[in-house]
Amino acid sequence: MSEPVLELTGLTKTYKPGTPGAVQVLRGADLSIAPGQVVALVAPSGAGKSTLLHIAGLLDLADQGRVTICGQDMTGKSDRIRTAVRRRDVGFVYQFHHLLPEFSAAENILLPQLANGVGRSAAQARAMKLLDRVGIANRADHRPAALSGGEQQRVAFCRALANAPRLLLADEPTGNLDPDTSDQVFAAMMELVAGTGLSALIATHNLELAARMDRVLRLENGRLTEITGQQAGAGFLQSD
Ligand SMILES: Nc1ncnc2c1ncn2[C@@H]1O[C@H](COP(=O)(O)OP(=O)(O)OP(=O)(O)O)[C@@H](O)[C@H]1O
Repeated sequence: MSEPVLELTGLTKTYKPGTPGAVQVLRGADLSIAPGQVVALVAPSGAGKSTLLHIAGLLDLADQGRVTICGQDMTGKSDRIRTAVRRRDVGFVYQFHHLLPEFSAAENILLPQLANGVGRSAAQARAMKLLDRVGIANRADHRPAALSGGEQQRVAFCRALANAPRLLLADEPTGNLDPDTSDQVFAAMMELVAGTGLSALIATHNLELAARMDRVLRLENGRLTEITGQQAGAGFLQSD
């Protein structure tokens, strides 16, 4: 079997440890995501989805446990190495697009490539290709304020994939959108991911979208459990 793109082993995380306000969020969370898998992360509000994604994406540190990205154990690695691995291998999308307002859609996708040493014309070509794949090449010159919410999130997905990462982490990427737009943006995202071998971990409260991904993981009481088959169609829909 090919090497997992993301492996989390025994992650624990407590905020404000040793104080009366201590919050024990992760209590031994494990997961393994194979190349090309798109995995949904569902959980009750406040269960720790963002915490888990931040640790998986090397934006935060667990108290204990191991994060392995593309076979590289990140335990004890310097900030410099963590940043380099994050820039090379991981793309992020959040609930709010966080696009740079003074730059066009294409420029927002171009800039991370320039920062990674890609030449301008190759970066421009990739930006246009990505925008085309999500159906908004004709909005390339628009600034974020001149785009709809769904278009802004499509650009955010393109930006996350600008440097062809191995892993996409998304935190409620369609959470701000109405149901129809959410559906369309999800389809656009799947279009971007299809055939690229990219792996994704996508936190969502939208259980219908979750059921359309390859696997569904539920985070509860600080641990992850796999929800499969019939449960994915019915059980977890009822229990959330
Ligand atoms: N920096 C922090 N300091 C203290 N507590 C925190 C901090 N960050 C998060 N928490 C707490 O940890 C818990 C998990 O937070 P997290 O944001 O990871 O949950 P979530 O599942 O993403 O929530 P939601 O679905 O509502 O966005 C919450 O109870 C939250 O209040």
